Amino acid sequence: MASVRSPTRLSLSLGTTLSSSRTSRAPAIILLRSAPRSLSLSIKPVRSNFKNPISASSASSASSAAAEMAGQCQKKVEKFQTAEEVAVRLAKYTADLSAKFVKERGAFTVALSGGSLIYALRKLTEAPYKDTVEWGRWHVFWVDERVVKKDHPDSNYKLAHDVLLSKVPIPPGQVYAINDALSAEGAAEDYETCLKHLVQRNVIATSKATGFPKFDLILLGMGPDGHLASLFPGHPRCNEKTKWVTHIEDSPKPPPERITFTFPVINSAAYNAMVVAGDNKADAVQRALGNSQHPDTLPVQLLAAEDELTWFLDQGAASKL
Ligand SMILES: O=C1O[C@H](COP(=O)(O)O)[C@@H](O)[C@H](O)[C@H]1O
Repeated sequence: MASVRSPTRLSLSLGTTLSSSRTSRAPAIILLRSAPRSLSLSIKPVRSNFKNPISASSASSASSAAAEMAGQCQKKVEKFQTAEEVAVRLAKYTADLSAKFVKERGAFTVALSGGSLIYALRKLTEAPYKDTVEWGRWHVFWVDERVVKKDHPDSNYKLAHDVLLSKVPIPPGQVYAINDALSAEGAAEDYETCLKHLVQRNVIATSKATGFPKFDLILLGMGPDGHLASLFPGHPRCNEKTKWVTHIEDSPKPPPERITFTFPVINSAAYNAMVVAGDNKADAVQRALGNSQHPDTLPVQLLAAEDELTWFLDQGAASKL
């Protein structure tokens, strides 16, 4: 446990990837022990050259482009002792970005995952955020969704509704759930059409770098297998380079039918937050951020962002870094 009470967050600017420098990582871990409330590592800036294939004639495979983006992306790693501390930090991080984008563009477009990420957002429903966040400017999307009815226990919409959305005053017309009357393929097409209309109206921004929609913030979780959204290890949908939203019917994690944003859309977000808790995810975190030499690329290793990618880890998730 922490012997230092100060809540000070320690920032280290490595100027390189975590995996490229054992000597840079070592003091970070020592400092973590002596100033353990949280640790922030900042990893080198970036510019993406991944273009929407619609506008780029020489696009290579999406996964190699995504891997290149991930390698160049500015990443921060914030490490906390407990999942509770992660939740406190995540609420402030999200509220600060909401204020920034509402000021800059009059709206805040945020895409949610399902699973543990939603519980990590619970502090947003408490003071001061419940009353200070401009909820009326929020536009809420799902980075992935299970193709089930909205009141089904597996529904990502239901989870977000129960934990967050029912407790804050976001206008119902700005909460974009999937059409649960459609097949997986139909729901993915319908959701992409919905996004295109909102891009036309400039509710959702467009990435100048890629031509894909640029969400202000995408909030992500990761499975122990290194999947994010509904992009699973070895699945061909990880290579999608044209569609904004795609579907799967063979998810290795139930339920099998899902829709998901594709990597070009996820990696075009201004800010991506990857929120991970628990030592059952430490191996995948190590593969993504550590010095792993494993030959197979996990989906989470392809994650990038246009402006900034931040990993929020509890002690268990960070235990192999
Ligand atoms: O199936 C899913 O799993 C991932 C990870 O969930 P977690 O509970 O292990 O954090 C989630 O991010 C995704 O949205 C969801 O559909």
